[in-house]
Amino acid sequence: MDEQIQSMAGAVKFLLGCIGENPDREGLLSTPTRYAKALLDLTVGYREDIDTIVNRALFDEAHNQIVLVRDITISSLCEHHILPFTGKMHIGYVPSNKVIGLSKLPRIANMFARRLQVQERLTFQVAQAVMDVLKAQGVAVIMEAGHSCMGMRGVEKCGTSTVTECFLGCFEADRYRREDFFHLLNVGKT
Ligand SMILES: Nc1nc2c(ncn2[C@@H]2O[C@H](COP(=O)(O)OP(=O)(O)OP(=O)(O)O)[C@@H](O)[C@H]2O)c(=O)[nH]1
Ligand SMILES: [Zn+2]
Repeated sequence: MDEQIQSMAGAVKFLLGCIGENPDREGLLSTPTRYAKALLDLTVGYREDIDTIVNRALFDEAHNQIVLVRDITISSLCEHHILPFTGKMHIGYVPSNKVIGLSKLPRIANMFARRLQVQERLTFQVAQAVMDVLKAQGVAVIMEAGHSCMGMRGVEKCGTSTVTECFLGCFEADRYRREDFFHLLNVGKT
């Protein structure tokens, strides 16, 4: 077995003992290894890079209005409790002579989501990365998520959602652009 997974599994086995479980009972025998692999999957974003993800899928286009990919499902882990927060992200941008392959926007979002995060930073990092890659006129990102650390434990408020936004470039400077963005978010939804 991979040395890294083996040492991570050892730590998980220890934690199982801490909660009063018997890590040697049949049902839990493979759990430490499984959890180690799952945690590596959930944090794969540390080992990815934006150039590989974008794969040069940038195309010359004169389009100079908003492009919006809505309802991108996001799962991440909060860095405070290492518990999931899940929801949706909407990524819009105004091109500057280049558009990006549509699938690359959710891929960029995943790269940052697959790290230990706070929702505010995730929202900002995605917006900034899209801006950097595209040199766009502006980027707008909105995220809505439920945090299981607020639902399953602690304050125990299931069903709350947290909304974060990040506006860069023309979206930050121009409220009409922001209004267009909010309008597009609702197109076809009512
Ligand atoms: N701003 C922000 N806070 C978050 C996020 N995810 C979790 N938190 C908060 O991080 C805080 C950590 O607070 P602490 O008081 O150190 O930890 P705690 O005792 O477990 O807090 P409770 O969750 O209130 O029980 C909590 O208020 C969480 O709700 C996030 O994405 N953004
Ligand atoms: Zn948390």
